[in-house]
Amino acid sequence: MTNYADDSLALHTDLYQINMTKAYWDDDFHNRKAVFEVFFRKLPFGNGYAVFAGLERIIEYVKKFHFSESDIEYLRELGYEEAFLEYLAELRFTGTIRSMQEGEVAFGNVPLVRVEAPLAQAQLLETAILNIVNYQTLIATKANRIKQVVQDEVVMEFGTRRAHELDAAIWGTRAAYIGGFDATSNVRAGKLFGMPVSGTHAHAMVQAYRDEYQAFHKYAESHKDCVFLVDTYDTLKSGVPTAIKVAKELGDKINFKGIRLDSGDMAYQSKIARKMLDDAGFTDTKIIASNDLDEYTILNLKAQGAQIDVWGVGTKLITAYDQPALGAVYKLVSIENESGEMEDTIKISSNAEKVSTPGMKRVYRIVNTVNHKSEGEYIALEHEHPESQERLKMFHPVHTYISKFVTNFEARELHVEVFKDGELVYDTPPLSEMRSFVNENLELLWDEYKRSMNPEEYPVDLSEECWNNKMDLIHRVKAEVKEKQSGNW
Ligand SMILES: Nc1ncnc2c1ncn2[C@@H]1O[C@H](COP(=O)(O)OP(=O)(O)OP(=O)(O)O)[C@@H](O)[C@H]1O
Ligand SMILES: O=P(O)(O)OC[C@H]1O[C@H](OP(=O)(O)OP(=O)(O)O)[C@H](O)[C@@H]1O
Ligand SMILES: O=C(O)c1cccnc1
Repeated sequence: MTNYADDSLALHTDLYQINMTKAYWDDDFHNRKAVFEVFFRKLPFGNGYAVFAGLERIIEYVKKFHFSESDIEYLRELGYEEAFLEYLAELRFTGTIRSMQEGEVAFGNVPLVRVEAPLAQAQLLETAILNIVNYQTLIATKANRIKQVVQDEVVMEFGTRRAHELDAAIWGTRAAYIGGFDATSNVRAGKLFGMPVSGTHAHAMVQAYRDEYQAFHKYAESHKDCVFLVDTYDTLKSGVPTAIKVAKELGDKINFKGIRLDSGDMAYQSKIARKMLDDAGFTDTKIIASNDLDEYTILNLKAQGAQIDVWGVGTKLITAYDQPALGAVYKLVSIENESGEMEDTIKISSNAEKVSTPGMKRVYRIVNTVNHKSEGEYIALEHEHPESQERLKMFHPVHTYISKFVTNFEARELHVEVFKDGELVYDTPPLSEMRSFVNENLELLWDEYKRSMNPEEYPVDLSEECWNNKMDLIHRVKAEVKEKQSGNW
């Protein structure tokens, strides 16, 4: 690998974005105002909601967005012409970005982020924004599923060694913390994000001393707070009795916090180990479990009455093991025409759910002011004011006969302004606030939407004007295609 002192993330994009930008630039089309929206269609893991994460990294990326000298040099090697390279070298983000805040609950077909910028800029940002949102939202959602099962017990993130490389470990563990995890084993994440760090010790230490007694003793001599990993040789015959022996010998010199189980039948072992610890007088000690855990094994272990107080989860969280991609997309919804007016755009598909929703939109959560529960999300065109309506019609955008009228409601806008004409206007809140924000948002949802298995589908509705706009555009595009087919074009 070649190291560049001025490496930037501007080239962290697909070649086709640069090629499209070149074509726009050649045609003097690159500065037309364009609006793109980021959304996913289907919720991951069969969950009833997702937890949005990734904004902090998007902000860093957009703030620093520029092609460095070595980026330009590389593009020169690829054969792009000088005048275009000069244009790229000067390029900075000058647009406006509205986004959900991290920790917001999100649903299919709801815009998560909206980018409004000169076409070339908005196009060049696509790949990195999707890269960030797709991963971080997926991990925050998986983490929240696990936390829903763990509830008030502690769950630690142990996945760095199994993550898809260094960046995924760092940003994944941050996303897990937003989703509800309590601590990380990744020390750099602790330093960078102020997250609590925590950990025990590995089998290597027992193997290195060859014997558990020696290893636990040495560990305890240098760490007052200690948790002993008890499964290297034989959990119940050797590991737990040795941990108890060392703890008794060292007495007040240490804080014997507990033991960690990492293999075998953890329901059975935890029950016996709990009794052994209690009988020895260590009733405050905790039993920590790790080994390929996820929400399903944790739920199952709890159902078996496992005496586990703290859960360590790595691989299955950080790799989003059961669903490796969220599938979020970035779609053009509106573009400036030759006369300087905005014209809405659509992507048609034979699958009704895949037809994009045109127009610059705003996203609201309609909260019933009587029971304080959400009636659903309401997507309206930019100029609409649902909050000023007495009676709001909400209907399913695909099965339009499913509709309801809401009267006592508050329309909470879900996006905040992050960049305004290129200036950052948003202060990223502390991670602790993002974690509480998830819970505040979940409070608004009926339990039927929150269960981890076969949840009810949460309503994501379009305003009548937004829906009519979509239908008009579908008819217009279809008529144009037909006209072209019949040779009148
Ligand atoms: N009582 C239990 N009920 C359901 N699942 C359990 C129970 N105890 C452990 N598990 C899970 O079963 C799986 C056991 O995996 P596996 O058989 O590979 O582990 P092991 O052989 O005990 O340990 P090692 O990691 O050393 O191979 C793990 O995912 C673990 O979390
Ligand atoms: O199973 P996960 O959910 O990914 O949790 C992390 C795993 O990483 C460690 O094992 P590893 O075999 O890497 O090392 P060890 O010898 O320290 O157990 C730890 O003991 C856990 O089993
Ligand atoms: O601290 C631990 O126990 C730990 C850390 C990383 C991976 N597995 C376990």
